[in-house]
Amino acid sequence: MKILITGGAGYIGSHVVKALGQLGYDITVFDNLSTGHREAVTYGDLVVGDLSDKAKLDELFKTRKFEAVLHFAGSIVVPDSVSDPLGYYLNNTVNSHFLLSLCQKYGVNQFIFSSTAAVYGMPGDGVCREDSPLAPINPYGQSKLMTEHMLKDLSFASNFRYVALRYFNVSGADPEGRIGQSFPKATHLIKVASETACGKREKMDIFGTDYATPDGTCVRDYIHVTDLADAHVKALEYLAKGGKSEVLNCGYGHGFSVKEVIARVKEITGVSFTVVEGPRRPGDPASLTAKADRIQQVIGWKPKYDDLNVIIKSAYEWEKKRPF
Ligand SMILES: NC(=O)c1ccc[n+]([C@@H]2O[C@H](COP(=O)([O-])OP(=O)(O)OC[C@H]3O[C@@H](n4cnc5c(N)ncnc54)[C@H](O)[C@@H]3O)[C@@H](O)[C@H]2O)c1
Ligand SMILES: O=c1ccn([C@@H]2O[C@H](COP(=O)(O)OP(=O)(O)O[C@H]3O[C@H](CO)[C@@H](O)[C@H](O)[C@H]3O)[C@@H](O)[C@H]2O)c(=O)[nH]1
Repeated sequence: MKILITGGAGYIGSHVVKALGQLGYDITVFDNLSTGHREAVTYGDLVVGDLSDKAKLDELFKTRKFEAVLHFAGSIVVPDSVSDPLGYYLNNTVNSHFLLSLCQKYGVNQFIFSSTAAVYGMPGDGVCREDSPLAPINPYGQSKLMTEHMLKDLSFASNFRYVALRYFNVSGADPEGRIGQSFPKATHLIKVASETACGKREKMDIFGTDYATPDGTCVRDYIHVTDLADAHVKALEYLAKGGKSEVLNCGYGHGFSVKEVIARVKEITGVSFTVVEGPRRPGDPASLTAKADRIQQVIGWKPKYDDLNVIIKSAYEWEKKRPF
């Protein structure tokens, strides 16, 4: 099967490229390398280009005759979206619109989209079901939700089918150690804590200790990137078999607070680094955990790494030897 993977040189995309490459898919990665890395693309062809380059992308669709698209490319940092909302709408919404118009033009009817738990905003009890109200509290979540709307409307108007996967907090690294998270100026909690444990940072901050959560710090549902990659394999197989359009949460269904995660990183690494309790970060909801059973029922996904220790160990091992 010939597939296009946008953002395949990035953290999550590269893990999916590896999983699909091992299964023999014919992969083209399209990535501008703004946060991705050439070395992270372990299978297929890498075409370096920007999603806004309409001529280049059109030519790629014309010549390569894709049967499915997996769309990871985008801007991902919640606080940056608060300071640069238009940049986020441009990269996440406008560029997705153009990609979808090419799918329509060239009859590519199977699409997998990287959506996010941020579309839920601030759910009352912190638990997000796929049919919970959608009320993002930051431009990042809003920009992704707008793409979900386009997908739904396009599927109503044609034979286009999609799976939108709403990822919770993706973390960890390939257990074989070939790839991992290499985001420049990382903001993700487990990544930042791993960097601090490795001595790459002098200290780290806790953003907010006055949330309405058991210990006052934010709670998130951390999912291992290799499990998430497998969810994409299953979603692609599901669409190939004729499955109807779906929106599915990707999480384990239980959360950890910022303080719990940091304590676990210290315990696992044996490094007692400095942690500074500071003010809240803009755009952060108090608590986000997935209602996580639907994805297992619909596409038959079974998580293998639902263990915070395993997630942290793999992130730390990657950080220690990180080649790129
Ligand atoms: N990391 C998470 O916890 C998380 C959670 C929910 C959703 N997501 C979504 O998953 C997707 C992948 O995230 P990630 O963590 O791998 O981030 P990442 O930054 O590592 O990957 C994004 C990739 O897209 C590329 N890219 C960005 N804009 C582009 C453009 N205009 N044209 C071509 N390439 C472009 C980057 O170079 C990078 O390789 C994103 O859409 C993100 O919103 C991530
Ligand atoms: O140095 C740090 C980094 C993070 N945090 C806190 O840790 C929690 C998790 O933050 P982070 O790892 O940055 O993830 P989120 O902001 O929850 O966002 C991630 O998870 C979302 C889904 O839940 C995705 O949509 C986003 O793309 C992805 O960046 C938040 O409360 C942060 O305030 C700290 O206290 N200190």
